[in-house]
Amino acid sequence: MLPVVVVHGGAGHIPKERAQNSTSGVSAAARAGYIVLKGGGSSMDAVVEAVTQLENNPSFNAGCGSVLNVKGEVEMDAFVMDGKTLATGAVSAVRDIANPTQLARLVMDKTSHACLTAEGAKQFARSMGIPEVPMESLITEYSRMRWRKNIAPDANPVECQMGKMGTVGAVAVDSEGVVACATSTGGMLNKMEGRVGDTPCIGCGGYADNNSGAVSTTGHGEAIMKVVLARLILFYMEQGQSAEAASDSALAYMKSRVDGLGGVVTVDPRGNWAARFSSRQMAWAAAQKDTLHYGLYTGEHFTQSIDEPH
Ligand SMILES: NC(=O)C[C@H](N)C(=O)O
Repeated sequence: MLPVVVVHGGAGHIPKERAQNSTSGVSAAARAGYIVLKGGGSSMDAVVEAVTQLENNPSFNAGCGSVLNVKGEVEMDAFVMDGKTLATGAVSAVRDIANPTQLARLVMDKTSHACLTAEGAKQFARSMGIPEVPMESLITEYSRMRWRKNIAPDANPVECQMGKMGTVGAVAVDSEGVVACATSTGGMLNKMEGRVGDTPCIGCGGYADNNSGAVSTTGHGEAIMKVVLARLILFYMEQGQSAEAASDSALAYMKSRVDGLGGVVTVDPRGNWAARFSSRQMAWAAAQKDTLHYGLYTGEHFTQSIDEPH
């Protein structure tokens, strides 16, 4: 059963013309994470590698391709957690770097804090020698178009949000049975400047604990924060539910309690895993026992050999 890595490319409604890119993006990221694990890397190495690939892929709402805030600017959040020690690192409202997840990992490894934000995070990135990138290099034609459409007076913000909730994330268990998670996002389309979502908040955008498992979440951040979605799933698992049942129970609770939609990837320390969502779609992929699993719509589950080109 070990090692295993499961990734998601965000819950929401993925337009037909973008579906293929989303599926191939998550598949490539799962494969990349799996190669790290097979090479003896830790689950933390694997989730950071998988999420870095997704941040660099303009099809997703993270890193390059992030949605824009109301001022037309990029502000990104990211989070990592190690299930062995409960070590955690996060950044929020960061702007001029390509890979916020790597910065979150440095917060975990090199500081005594759990989260750095905005200007302080930028200073820290500088001190770690992380190159600054121009904000324009993170903005795609597509995200600019959606920003423009959504500030129009006749915009339907809810529909527009659901059109692209492509936060990215990964969970993994390495050969030692250590679990980890990573999550990265540009947040919600046309959010207020300074809005911090669920992603960098411990227990909301993710959680990892060797005693129960690891989760990375996506969806409506304010709803996710109200139910502390990732920790709620692990609580259900502690009570005896499987990764799949616990994920479904927590998503159903979020829907009924605060009318929130979302999606999750979940693992337990033995390597049982789930990719579940209450939104219309969520691109996901998993790699285990040299097999790649992937899907996009509810109930979809394709498999192929890990070596076969997607
Ligand atoms: N696309 C997403 O998953 C959005 C993210 N959860 C946020 O609210 O910032």
